[in-house]
Amino acid sequence: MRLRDIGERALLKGLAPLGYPEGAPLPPGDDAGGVWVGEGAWLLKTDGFLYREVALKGMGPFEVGFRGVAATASDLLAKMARPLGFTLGLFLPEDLEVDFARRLVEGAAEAARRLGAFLLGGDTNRGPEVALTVSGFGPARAPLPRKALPGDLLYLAGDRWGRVGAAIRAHYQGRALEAFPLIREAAFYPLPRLELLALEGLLRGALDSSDGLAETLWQVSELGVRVDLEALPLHPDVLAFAGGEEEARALVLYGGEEFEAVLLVPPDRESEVLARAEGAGLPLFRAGRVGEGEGVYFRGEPVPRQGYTHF
Ligand SMILES: Nc1ncnc2c1ncn2[C@@H]1O[C@H](COP(=O)(O)OP(=O)(O)O)[C@@H](O)[C@H]1O
Ligand SMILES: Cc1ncc(C[n+]2csc(CCOP(=O)(O)OP(=O)(O)O)c2C)c(N)n1
Ligand SMILES: [Mg+2]
Repeated sequence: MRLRDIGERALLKGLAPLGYPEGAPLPPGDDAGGVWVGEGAWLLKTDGFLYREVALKGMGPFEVGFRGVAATASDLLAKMARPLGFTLGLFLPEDLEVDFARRLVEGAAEAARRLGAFLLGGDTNRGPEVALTVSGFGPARAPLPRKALPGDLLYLAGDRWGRVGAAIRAHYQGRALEAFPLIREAAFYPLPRLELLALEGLLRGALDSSDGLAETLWQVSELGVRVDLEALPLHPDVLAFAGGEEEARALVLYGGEEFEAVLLVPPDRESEVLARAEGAGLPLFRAGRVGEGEGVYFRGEPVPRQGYTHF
């Protein structure tokens, strides 16, 4: 049996519980792992990738380093942990320009700085191509699991929905992004949102979205609910890029790398969540609700499960 025969999700289901502590702040398979220390938890997350598989046209080592810290920080923030420090594992071929390696780390340092955090060293190895692994840690007073109960409202945090999907599409179609600065910014500098921490204690659950919204919503459904999407955020620039509502919706559902959070809000907490988000400057979009059953639907139509997968 090969990895491609079982696929990434089945593989991780088997791997994640190995060695994982019982009674941990979050279950194995959640966006970050952790241990209880004193009154709260310390959460830790690691995320690795090949340069060539994430560098969109126009991105350089600075942007890819930035993206590495962003991807890791996004998982921590979705769990209500404040990222404090990151380490950087690098694989570099020996003929690489020194300046390229330096720009990778400068980009990572800039993302950490913008999160109020630091780079705390790392590790460098020779490798056949450029690859990065970014680890990050931070404290969480109330670690937020992946959880949903029938009746909960579904909210999307942030404003990168559809924009990163558009940038990925532009990359593969050879389209320039000069006319779409917000799309370029969302894909090149996807800074996760410290403002999520303003919602501490109010949410039922949350998930980081990195493999596409549809895939993330299917993972919500696997928590034991049916997901009913009533609306999707269609930014004017994404609509203009896509050329129509249906195409724009596909970019929102099947983009990936948003590094934004999907939130489950108990209905009796909705007004407080909205007030706190507004106070913090966190964009929130009400996308629908969850109910009894299973599956993911947009206005009654099933949403196919397709997203980014490694195997
Ligand atoms: N090699 C591994 N060993 C144990 N757990 C893993 C491994 N790879 C991934 N996981 C776990 O599987 C889950 C999904 O992983 P992944 O898709 O990389 O997460 P994310 O999309 O948040 O980066 C996470 O809980 C992660 O910690
Ligand atoms: C050249 C290129 N092709 C495709 C993509 C899209 N893409 C690359 S990785 C990825 C998903 C997230 O990957 P990873 O960081 O491995 O996330 P994980 O699933 O571990 O969160 C997506 C949508 C891209 N950014 N650049
Ligand atoms: Mg995640």
